[in-house]
Amino acid sequence: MKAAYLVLEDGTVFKGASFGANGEVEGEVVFNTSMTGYQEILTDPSYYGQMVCMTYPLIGNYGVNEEDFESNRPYVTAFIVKEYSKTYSNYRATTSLSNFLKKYNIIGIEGIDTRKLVRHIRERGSMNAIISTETGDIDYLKEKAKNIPSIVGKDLVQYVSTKKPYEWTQGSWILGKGYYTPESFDLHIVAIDFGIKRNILRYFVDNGCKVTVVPANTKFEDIEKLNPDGIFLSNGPGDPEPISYGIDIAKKAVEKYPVFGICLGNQILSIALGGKTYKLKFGHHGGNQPVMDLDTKKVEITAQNHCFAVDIDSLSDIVEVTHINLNDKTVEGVRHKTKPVFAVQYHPENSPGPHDAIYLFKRFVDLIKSCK
Ligand SMILES: NC(=O)CC[C@H](N)C(=O)O
Repeated sequence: MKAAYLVLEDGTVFKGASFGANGEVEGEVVFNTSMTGYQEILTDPSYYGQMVCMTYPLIGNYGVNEEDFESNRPYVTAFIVKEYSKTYSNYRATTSLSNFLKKYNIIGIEGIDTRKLVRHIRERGSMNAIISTETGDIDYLKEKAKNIPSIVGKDLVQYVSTKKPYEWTQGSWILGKGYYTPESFDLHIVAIDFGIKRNILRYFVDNGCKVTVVPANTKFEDIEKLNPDGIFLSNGPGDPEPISYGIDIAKKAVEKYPVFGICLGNQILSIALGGKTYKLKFGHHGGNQPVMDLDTKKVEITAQNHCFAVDIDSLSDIVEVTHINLNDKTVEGVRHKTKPVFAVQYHPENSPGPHDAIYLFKRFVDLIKSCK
């Protein structure tokens, strides 16, 4: 295996070995605390432009299968682990993680002291880094790492959103049966694709909705022509504030349709309703984030993946906070006080993570039906 170097923008150096593609890449390092679900994490388009470090120490032991894709390919810039499992075993696995990363030209490095890396980021905040399997010239890598531009203010949605509209009718995968497909659909959702995860689409289908997924820069008139019963604002990568075309859709959508948003969709909706967002120190990425529903005071353990958050003080009188993160008191959900419009910062579709919050898909369906 080839030697690989990870150099942070502050000059910290980690040495490991390559187990994926070789090359040199730049990106922001974030860490994910999920113990399983690396395939879903790798293929989540919200990670576009980021290098993901897994805190769980052994990765790759169940290989990669054909069913757990959250999109058509991996989107992370690079994958960082403590130990890569050279053998894999699972009845669904069709290939190894190493071959999967090589196929899509994604750099994977192992042998990194991930505890040290994660503590460093927790203390100093997420930072940019360079990974190279091509050179051991540390001074050159340090110089390059210092000059990587920040993701703040960049439109990353344009690189992951679908180019053409498409229909989605596949429900959840069920052991022994495969994917569920209902015989008919009650409702039609138009999903604005900022980088949508497939499990969101599957849960809409499970709840009787046919989904039309449209590019993030679709004109609102063209969305109306599709005659939706409700509009969904998806998750996606990067900073929400530069996504002016998405914010514009959200502003118009709330005037006319029931609206539901997840993660970047929550941020875009909050901005459309007059709020602001900011970048968190190191974000929330994992499957164990405690969130309180402020109506019921019930706590959900949630899957999360975000670096930005809605500024609670920026929210106008027409919006109320519905959910709060119990670790750091950040906004986890909002709703419009008078319209059928709500969103959450966390991922009720899990994938990977706990299923505590899947009821939100039914809540949206019930809300649409109650408006008819
Ligand atoms: N999963 C997401 O939708 C991420 C939202 C946004 N890109 C953030 O980092 O906060």
